Amino acid sequence: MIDIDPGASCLEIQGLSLAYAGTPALSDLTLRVPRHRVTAFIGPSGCGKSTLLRALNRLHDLNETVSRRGAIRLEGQEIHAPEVAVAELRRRVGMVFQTPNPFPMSIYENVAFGLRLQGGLRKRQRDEVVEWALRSAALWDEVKERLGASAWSLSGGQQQRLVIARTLAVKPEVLLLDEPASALDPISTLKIEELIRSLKSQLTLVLVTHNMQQAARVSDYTAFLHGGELVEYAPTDALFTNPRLVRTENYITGRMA
Ligand SMILES: Nc1ncnc2c1ncn2[C@@H]1O[C@H](COP(=O)(O)OP(=O)(O)OP(=O)(O)O)[C@@H](O)[C@H]1O
Repeated sequence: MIDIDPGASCLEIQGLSLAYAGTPALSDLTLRVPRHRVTAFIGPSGCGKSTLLRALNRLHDLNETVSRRGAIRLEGQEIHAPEVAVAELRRRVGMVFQTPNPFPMSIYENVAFGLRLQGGLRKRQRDEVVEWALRSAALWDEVKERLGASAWSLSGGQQQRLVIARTLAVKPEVLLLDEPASALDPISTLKIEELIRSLKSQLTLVLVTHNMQQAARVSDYTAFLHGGELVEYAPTDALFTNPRLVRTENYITGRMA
């Protein structure tokens, strides 16, 4: 198991256990997520990947059946501390889901949405951030002539990049991606993968994926989960070419569903 230098880690998960209505989904997980890198969570269906990802921006808060133990620290601060406002946490830790979910409004307004909520920007400044976010999401050239068109007029892959632009516009430090390309065609998937790689100069990315090739292509570190446990966590090259544990090897070679 690798030990990421605490000074280089953005998120630190320590002894995290989580249960739904008393049924354990995560058991005593400890890992550090390095800053400005892509970390992938892989593992068979039901192993707890999404549960872990969602815990990182407190998406379980509204589920009263969820019980949790352990710590999650963002840049050293416990995210459940009373002084942490959940809306601000979610601005700092953005999330993109499997199915693109643009709001029923124009392309421009989707990206400006969070900025308007925050307030304080003049139109020209807002226009600049919208352009910057769309460029960062590799979508600007495709939409710059039709910013007023409905977001729903975009293809599925474009919609997913729009959702990423919307998330980037409020300048998060971490971007959580839950199977962001699984509903997309191969070309759109490739674009999302290129985008993920390009974004790590700006922020820290955490990716849940079923697709091991995708994890191998885009991530720097990979965590293999099984049955709610963290089995192995290593630099991606090492995990895929030289797994230390038989359970990891069985999974990556397809001998474990
Ligand atoms: N809202 C929920 N209520 C009750 N149990 C849940 C809930 N969400 C997930 N679980 C259970 O927790 C366990 C982990 O699920 P989770 O969705 O985190 O796994 P996963 O690895 O992301 O799976 P998949 O790859 O199929 O999405 C599973 O047994 C699942 O049935």
